[in-house]
Amino acid sequence: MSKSSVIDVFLRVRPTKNPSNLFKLNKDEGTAEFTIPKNPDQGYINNQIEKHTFNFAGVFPTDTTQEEIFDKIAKDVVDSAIEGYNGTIFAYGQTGSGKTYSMTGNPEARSSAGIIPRTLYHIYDYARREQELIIDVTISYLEIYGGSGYDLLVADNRSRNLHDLPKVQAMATANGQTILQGLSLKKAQTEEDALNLLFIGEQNRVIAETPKNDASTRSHCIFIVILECRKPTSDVKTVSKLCLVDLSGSERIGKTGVEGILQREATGINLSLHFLELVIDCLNRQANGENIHIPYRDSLMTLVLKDSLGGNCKTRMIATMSSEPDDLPESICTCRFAGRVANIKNKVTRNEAVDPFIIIEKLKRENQQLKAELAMIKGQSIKDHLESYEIDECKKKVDEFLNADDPAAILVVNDHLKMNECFFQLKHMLKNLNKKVSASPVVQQPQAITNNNNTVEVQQLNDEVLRLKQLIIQRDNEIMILLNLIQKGKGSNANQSLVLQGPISEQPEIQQANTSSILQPIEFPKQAEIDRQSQIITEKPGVKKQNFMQGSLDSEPMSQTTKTTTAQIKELNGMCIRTDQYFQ
Ligand SMILES: Nc1ncnc2c1ncn2[C@@H]1O[C@H](COP(=O)(O)OP(=O)(O)OP(=O)(O)O)[C@@H](O)[C@H]1O
Repeated sequence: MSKSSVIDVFLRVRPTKNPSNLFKLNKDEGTAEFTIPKNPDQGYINNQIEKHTFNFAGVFPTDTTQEEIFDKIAKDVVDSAIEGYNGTIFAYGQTGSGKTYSMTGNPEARSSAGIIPRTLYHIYDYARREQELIIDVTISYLEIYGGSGYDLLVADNRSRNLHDLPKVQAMATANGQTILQGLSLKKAQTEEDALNLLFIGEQNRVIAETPKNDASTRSHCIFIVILECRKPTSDVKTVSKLCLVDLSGSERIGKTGVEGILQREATGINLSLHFLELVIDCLNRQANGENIHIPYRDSLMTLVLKDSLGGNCKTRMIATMSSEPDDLPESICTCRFAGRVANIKNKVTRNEAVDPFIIIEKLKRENQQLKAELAMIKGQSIKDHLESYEIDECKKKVDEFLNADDPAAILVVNDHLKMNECFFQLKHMLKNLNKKVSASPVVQQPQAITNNNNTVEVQQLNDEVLRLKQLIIQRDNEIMILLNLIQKGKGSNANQSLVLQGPISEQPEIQQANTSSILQPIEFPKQAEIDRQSQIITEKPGVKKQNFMQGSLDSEPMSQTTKTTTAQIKELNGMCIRTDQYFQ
């Protein structure tokens, strides 16, 4: 059964040297307040708003520890993932506001480790405590840069820049699933394995230096943890997907001061963010009763986050901000975006499935037992030879039988190979005693062994043999059906891929990607138009200046349309080159 869940949004303020006194946090009420003085240049009667208050599920001041952030924001999402619910935590905010610090931090020093390493500690800690639960962990790490996907889990230190990394392509299968072809899925048996994968991914993250920040400011990174959990005795497993997302900086190009190719790339990145905002905008309108198409397929990032936004997922957002006076305009934008995200409703369902592999194993074991049982009844052996210790056992039994004082003593063995061996031993002994052997050591039929001429019992025995034979055929058929079903979900010869959606989307399975004749690449509306627009931006830096504070803060300058990409790009253009005049 699915239940409705809103996206909880939290605000974290990073420490700064010179915090503005125009900004205030109220931890008890979960609010952030910006006080904005009127601009006397625009006259005393104007429509500027002086106080802007934003509500959050929780606000975290500058002295908040990484542990508190994990405990309050992430822990229960991770616990839910162990129970089978998808989860997403994403960080959004201006460059340098603390997104990477919150999501990754420093995994080598426990106290400053962020949400991703703490999630891994928590999962393995849970597995150590709950011996009654088998947890299989699979990890992927995807980087989205300029609208394209890259696999961060290649342990090849020859990768010198982003384009050395394997590309990840979104593909549509014939039955409507979307898969990420080329994205590694790595099993992590231990906490150390998982942290190593994180380490490899971190090393591979793009280091494209910008004047504003020398880290991977301009890419989006999604750390994906797939959890498969089951009790040792159960056929049923839960499968959930945890997406831990570090978005690129949300600020405008004018402020980052990048030029040329970096500016072109930054446009592409903001385009991804723009599509994310569009999706959020549309989801808001849907929540208000509008029947509207949600443009998830317009970018790789929104496609990957489809479940997280409006889908089957428990989602949390951390809005990060700085209270430096210069950063307040961006911080207000961040809070406003957070407000829109908080309106989105997801439907959360437990992803429970019967594991065909476990059932096949169980059926095979059961068949082995049935075959052994049948062989016993028919006086057959499921083996074709005896081990040397079994021959020794037979010799011992024959000795004990011959030397027994009790005249009623019998020779008891439970399969025909052993029976043959005993006869062979007896014959050997008789020969040694130079006595004539009159009877040949033939295989005894059950009736002979049991020495039972009772026809009713023979009939019962035959019925039992028939029943066991039928059971074995039935189990074999079941195994074949399951194997066929599994086979249908597989292609013949391709890489592993992550299934994102489609009929079994909510249970992310590790699948073999299919051949190109069945898979169709998903094209996003982008590159040519990004190029054209970035050209406009580069050539005419002042083409569409806009003071983002004009009009009411509460009136959204966001796009209200999803009709054409060109229209979206025009809006993006406006978004990228807004001026930063407010607090001057
Ligand atoms: N809450 C915090 N406490 C201590 N240091 C912080 C905090 N938040 C951020 N920092 C520091 O500020 C710097 C910038 O932070 P970070 O790299 O996390 O920003 P970002 O938002 O991820 O930027 P980008 O968009 O470039 O990825 C880092 O040196 C980080 O250690």
